[in-house]
Amino acid sequence: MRNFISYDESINILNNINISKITTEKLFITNAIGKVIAKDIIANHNSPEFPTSAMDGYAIKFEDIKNEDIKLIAKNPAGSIVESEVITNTCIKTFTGSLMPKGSDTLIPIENVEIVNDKIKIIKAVPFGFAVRNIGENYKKNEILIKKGTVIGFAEIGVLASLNISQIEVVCNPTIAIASTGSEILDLGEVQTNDSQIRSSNHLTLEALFKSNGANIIQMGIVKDDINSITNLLETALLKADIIITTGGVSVGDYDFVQDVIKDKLKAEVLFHGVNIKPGMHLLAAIKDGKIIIALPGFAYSSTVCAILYVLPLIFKFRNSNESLPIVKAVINQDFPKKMDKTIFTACNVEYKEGQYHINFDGKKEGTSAILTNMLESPALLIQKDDSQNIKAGDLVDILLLNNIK
Ligand SMILES: Nc1nc2c(c(=O)[nH]1)N[C@H]1C(S)=C(S)[C@@H](COP(=O)(O)OP(=O)(O)OC[C@H]3O[C@@H](n4cnc5c(N)ncnc54)[C@H](O)[C@@H]3O)O[C@H]1N2
Ligand code: MOO
Repeated sequence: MRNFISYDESINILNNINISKITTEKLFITNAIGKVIAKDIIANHNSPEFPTSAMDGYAIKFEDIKNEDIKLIAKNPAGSIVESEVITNTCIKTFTGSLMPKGSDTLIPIENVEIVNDKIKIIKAVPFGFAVRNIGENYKKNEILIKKGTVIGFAEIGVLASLNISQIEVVCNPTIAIASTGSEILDLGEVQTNDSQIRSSNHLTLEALFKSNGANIIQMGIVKDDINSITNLLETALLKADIIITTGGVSVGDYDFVQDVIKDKLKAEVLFHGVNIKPGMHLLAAIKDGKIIIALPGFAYSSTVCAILYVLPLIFKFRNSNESLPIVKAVINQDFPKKMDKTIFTACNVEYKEGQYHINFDGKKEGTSAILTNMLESPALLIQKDDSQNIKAGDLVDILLLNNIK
């Protein structure tokens, strides 16, 4: 008899796996987009390093703000250093990005003055320090600007460029081998020869999911329900990948051989087989030669939900990143009774309005765990923990945002 453990227990077991092999590589910054930075980035200077003008205008001493005619003594274009100094009753024409001239503390925008001969008349006053970017306004020397574990995106690239950093050390992404098992499933383009055959979606759904969440993929395609073929496939995958994901063949049928191969042929250490969740109760996790094998159920919705719940956190772990599943609170629009003593993940629609997520089940189909179309459009998963109560319309519930996952 299979020992079904709780969802929390299963997640704890995976969280506690020790990943010894975290390797890094150096990449040019724009080649590092989507990768995880391996070391903190610390500012080696103040930005700006000197008080800098934030507008086009006239640098003055604030004490002159009420003076009727302030003499214009020089021009100060961006990219050059003006030698002259602002003294009482004088100003220097200064442009956006120019350093503030010596002696000045305030910038009067061009729009706020009238020019009479070589003098300016302030027609609209500004407060002290107006339009001056102070030293360190953007960042200060020794400030940690990008923490290790951050996924590199456009803002990080900009900050790295401003620090004159062209290469960074990033964590090497894990490699995942994917295979779908089943004698009834066909790959894309494969000719159907009898009515019981269906098209395999799992191997490609999972490739998309893992690839867009930062894994390298070895697509092993489809394998029939045959012990030798599954054994060969898993042995090959173990040589090449950090994580091996299969779908199908883990429940109680006569042809569910994946579990037998993992346990009896590979003699892998089984971490758990069977979790009190819906969908995905037959999920199997094992370790062999330091590689993690997760055997997911065959149903398309089950395998996709379980891949999100179990494999994405593993990818985050291998990437040593600060990523996590996007679980947020939402208001539910209907009563939702608890149907079983399991942790249940139900597809719903989510929208964000008036500062709050709201979920409903409009158009969602009820039936088996085969219904992947429930994950189209603006989907989320309602999470009902095994020890939770019946939900009432208007309650605040936990949901997992699927569109944030890519
Ligand atoms: N007597 C019992 N029968 C079943 C139980 C049970 O506890 N007792 N559990 C059910 C549950 S829950 C699930 S989930 C499935 C899991 O079974 P397997 O993991 O062994 O998966 P298969 O039997 O191979 O396939 C299930 C279903 O999914 C379709 N499938 C398979 N591969 C793909 C693919 N690559 N792409 C799309 N669809 C796929 C397959 O045709 C089957 O319809 O077992 C229940 N049965
Ligand atoms: O494991 Mo099944 O996915 O509960 O339908």
